[in-house]
Amino acid sequence: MTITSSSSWQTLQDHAQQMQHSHLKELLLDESRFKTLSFAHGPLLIDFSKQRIDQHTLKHLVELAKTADLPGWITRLFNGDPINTSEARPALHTALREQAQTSLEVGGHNIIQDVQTNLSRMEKIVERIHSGQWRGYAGEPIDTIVNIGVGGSDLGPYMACSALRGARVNAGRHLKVHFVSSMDGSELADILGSLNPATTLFIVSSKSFTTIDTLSNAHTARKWLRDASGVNDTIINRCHFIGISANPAKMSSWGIADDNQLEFWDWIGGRYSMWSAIGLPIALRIGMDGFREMLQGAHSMDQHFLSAPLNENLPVLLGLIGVWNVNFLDIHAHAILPYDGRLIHLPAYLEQLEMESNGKSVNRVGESLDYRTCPVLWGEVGPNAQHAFYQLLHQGTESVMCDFIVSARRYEKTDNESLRSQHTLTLANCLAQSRILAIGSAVQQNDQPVPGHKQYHGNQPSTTLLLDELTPFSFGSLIALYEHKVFVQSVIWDINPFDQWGVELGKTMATSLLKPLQHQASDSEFDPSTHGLMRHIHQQQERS
Ligand SMILES: O=P(O)(O)OC[C@H]1O[C@](O)(CO)[C@@H](O)[C@@H]1O
Repeated sequence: MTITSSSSWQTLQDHAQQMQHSHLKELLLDESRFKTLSFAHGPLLIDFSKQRIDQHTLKHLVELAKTADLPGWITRLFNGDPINTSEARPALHTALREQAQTSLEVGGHNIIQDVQTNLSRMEKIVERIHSGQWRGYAGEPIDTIVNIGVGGSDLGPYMACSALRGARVNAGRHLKVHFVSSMDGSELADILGSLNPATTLFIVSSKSFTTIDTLSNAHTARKWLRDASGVNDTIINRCHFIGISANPAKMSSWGIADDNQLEFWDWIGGRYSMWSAIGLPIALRIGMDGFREMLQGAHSMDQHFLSAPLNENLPVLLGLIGVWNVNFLDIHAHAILPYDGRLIHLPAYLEQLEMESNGKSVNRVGESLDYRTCPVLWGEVGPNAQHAFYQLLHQGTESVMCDFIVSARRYEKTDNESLRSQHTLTLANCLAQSRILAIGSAVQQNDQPVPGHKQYHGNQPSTTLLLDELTPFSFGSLIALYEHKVFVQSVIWDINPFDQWGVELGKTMATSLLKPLQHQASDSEFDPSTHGLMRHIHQQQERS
């Protein structure tokens, strides 16, 4: 039986028929709405009262979750069952933030021990770099880190380093941390000229250690170091390259010294890996204590997800309300709107987390689905987006669900009143925008009809995620919340969120185009568009 033929799906469809006619401006007349539709855990409060739901919606959604056996799937996730069926392995990012004294057997082996051993190795590396003991080829301490990675080996640490840049806890010497991801070498080309080769350490992060984007950047970096230093590869590899991967053999054959290798495991998905050694740049930026606080925040959300009743469970509710919007209210666009410049990279991170996990149209056994899955997700720092795409949110033709993310407290510890008032201004904008999106504007003013171009139709649903304060702990909780939300949705949609076969064909196709682009093979087998574009490229290159 598919989920759409279940009675709980049918009930929700009937219920949606009624809810389609109610406008948020009417729903929000109910004074008790915030009380009944907002939920908290630790430093995070989530307000669902601006969603187009009522108590019945939640009740029916929880029934749907039970129909899909969500509690059973949550248990299987945490137990390490091989729920990533297309790759026959578990998805155990939760083990990365588990308490040290617990144990979890996978294949007869306690993986919590491995996780702790690796954390200790990571800590030693962090200490050596922070204390200035890690020295470059000329004997000078390292002062600059360049993380080379892409996708899950880039987006998480990149986002976290920005989000937590003010949260240094026993973080030793201040290090400059750069991120390089783009295959075309753009970032490297920008920074190499300003880097000191003697004091720069490259971290090559790649779960597979076969990703061409990362390897080509790493190759360019090593060549630059070789040319600039004049020293041999053994010294360069030992003093200037750390590798992080689930494929130690590939790290070794690339030249990463054994002592400079940090490992993680195939049971950690790339986009779920910032809690592993992939998070090394985070620890270097904010200190190992801060990194551990981030893990604790995520662990706290894990425990909540594991034990809270479904109807009070934050990731469950966030996921189910997303399903409600997509499948019952027909909303297929989702904007992520942090009202905090430190969270500038959160939208890009969530784009991968959500769309690479749930952007699928077959179920766990490969059959086509007859319902919609992951919406198109994008975002931007909210106040900046107000001056860009909010026009569409307020007056366009698309229904869009929005997540507003903001902290109640900021700049408390500074005596800079001006910055504090900027925070108040930001909060005012955040609350104003979600209010207008929900309620819209009056159609009459002073007994006169408001012209169409000045009207706001409202009824755009949003969720506000309010952190007490942005700290490593609350940030860890927030990201784990989204991870579990994605899992909840995958369970309802009956898809495997832990593989990403849809990215593979592009890699092989690009490889097959390399030779024709270099005039080393014929391009006749390609379609007329590819053929025509290639010809034009050749003509332009011949002119230069
Ligand atoms: O860490 P790796 O193996 O270099 O992969 C980078 C990214 O590439 C992908 O495999 C997609 O191509 C992502 O899932 C992953 O996060």
